[in-house]
Amino acid sequence: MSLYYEAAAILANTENTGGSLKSRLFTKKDLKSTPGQIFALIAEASKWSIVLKDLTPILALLLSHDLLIAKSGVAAPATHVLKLAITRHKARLSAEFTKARIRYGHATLAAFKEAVSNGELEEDENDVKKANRHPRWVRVNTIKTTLDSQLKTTFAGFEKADSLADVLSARGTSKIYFQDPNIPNLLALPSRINLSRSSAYIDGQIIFQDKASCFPACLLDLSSTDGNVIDGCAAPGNKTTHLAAILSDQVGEDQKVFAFERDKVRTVTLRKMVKLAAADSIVSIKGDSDFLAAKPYSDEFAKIGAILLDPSCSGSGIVGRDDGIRIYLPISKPGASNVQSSGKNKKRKRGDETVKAPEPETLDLDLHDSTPEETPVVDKLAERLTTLSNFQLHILTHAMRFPSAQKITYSTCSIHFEENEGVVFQALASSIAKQRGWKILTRQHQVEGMRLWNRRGVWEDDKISTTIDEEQKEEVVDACIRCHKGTDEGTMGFFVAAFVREAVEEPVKVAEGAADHEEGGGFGHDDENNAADKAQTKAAVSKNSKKKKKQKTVAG
Ligand SMILES: C[S@@+](CC[C@H](N)C(=O)[O-])C[C@H]1O[C@@H](n2cnc3c(N)ncnc32)[C@H](O)[C@@H]1O
Repeated sequence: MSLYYEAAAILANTENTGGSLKSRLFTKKDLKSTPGQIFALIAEASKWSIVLKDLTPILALLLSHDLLIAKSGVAAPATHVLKLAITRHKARLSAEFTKARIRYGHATLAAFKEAVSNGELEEDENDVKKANRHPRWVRVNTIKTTLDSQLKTTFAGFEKADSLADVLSARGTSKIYFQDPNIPNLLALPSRINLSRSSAYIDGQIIFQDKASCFPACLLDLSSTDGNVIDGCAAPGNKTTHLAAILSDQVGEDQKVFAFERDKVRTVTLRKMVKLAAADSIVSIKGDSDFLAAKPYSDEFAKIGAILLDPSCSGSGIVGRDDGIRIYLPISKPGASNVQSSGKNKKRKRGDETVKAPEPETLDLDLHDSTPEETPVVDKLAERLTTLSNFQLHILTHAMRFPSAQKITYSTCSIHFEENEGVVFQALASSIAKQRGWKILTRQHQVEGMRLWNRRGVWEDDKISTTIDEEQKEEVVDACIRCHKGTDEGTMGFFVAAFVREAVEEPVKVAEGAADHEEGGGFGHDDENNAADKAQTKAAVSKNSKKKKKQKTVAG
């Protein structure tokens, strides 16, 4: 019977434990019930909470769900105090439940159940518009399947829409899809389509990934001659598995992705995601490892031709998800007649105080740790942006030091210039960029899907101190790609830019101290790292010159 207490405690989360509902549940040590049982109860009861909140307080919400709706009733011995307490009210609760069903306009319990499972009770006209601003984006994982095969199986019975607008304006549960024109193997579906129980999702054949989040791997435009790839900030692994899928489609040399993740807990998620996507033969996980500590000249990275960097950011572009769990909380105002305020007639009538209808209070829980973004910044924004952009610039210039790298994408899910174009301009002005010949990948050279995307970068005066050539400014801003949230493009807020350079046969020695000091702001712990790397640069240069001398001797 601990089930209901434990579920209620997880929901209340009085210790304010961070992380998703699943991670809180599955990492909790002292549970008597299985995490699976608790999760099933919360997930199922949450669907009915919009109805049940009007009848009962929260613990009873869970109990009354099982009493009224679950096939096997309340999971407790007949004599248990909670079971007795709830069963005592069965007749009244059942009568109120029937009234609620009629008020919602459903003639039978079966129809009521179907409406709840389709999420129809939560949709008034405004909700439909709001929710559908952000479609459910589904990337077909081509390591395991093909788009054609998914259209014939998982999406059999779905109608092909002519435009994204059709998907955005459809009812949340309509069976339609739109095939994205910018990103291969990406589909947009109405926001409330529930695929989380589909075998394709459970088996990793389809992956939920926002369209914008697919831009970096796509912009990298990998070919079979690009060698190995680094994902410097990988967890939970959406972009890592996307890179792996792109490589798996290439014919030619075996190419690998090295996926760095410095956070231990997020590394666990990364491993799971890579395994589920069947990307483990392509991805080598550098878990619990700081990319900034990776040695550019180590033999392991000798064939790194491309680097994807999606570092921690302010997360200001994130949009609220529709796939979490939403619990409608019981209304606890003394004397409020909750039962009367439920249903579709939520509008308050002027002057009629008896029909008080406060907006439903809800508890929104993230279901997965697969959110690729950080916690949005709420206060001290300017300070936080300075710290973040220092870190972002540092990690980007570190990537520029890999001797055989010729492509880098840099992305954030931030809307702030400081973390986006600001970092790009400073990186281009850095000595490492100049010494290694890194340039922005101009729009005209971008892969078609990205070139055709019309939201480009922005410029904000007085935000960075680097002197910028006016002509270069325009070109760089146009090379930067942005996505805005809340538009009819259905994306979250996002930013990506790519850097390229011509092939270099021999690594060029980095001037002593130059790159390290100008980008380093506040990252003292990396001095050691930089010094070691400089030593490696020297060694590599001298090894190469010895090799050259030897070649000359042989030739001579
Ligand atoms: C924005 S998230 C990456 C999301 C991921 N690219 C995806 O699409 O699923 C940033 C991740 O980088 C990790 N990270 C930040 N700095 C890092 C570093 N120096 N080395 C390795 N990982 C880092 C963070 O722990 C976080 O998991």
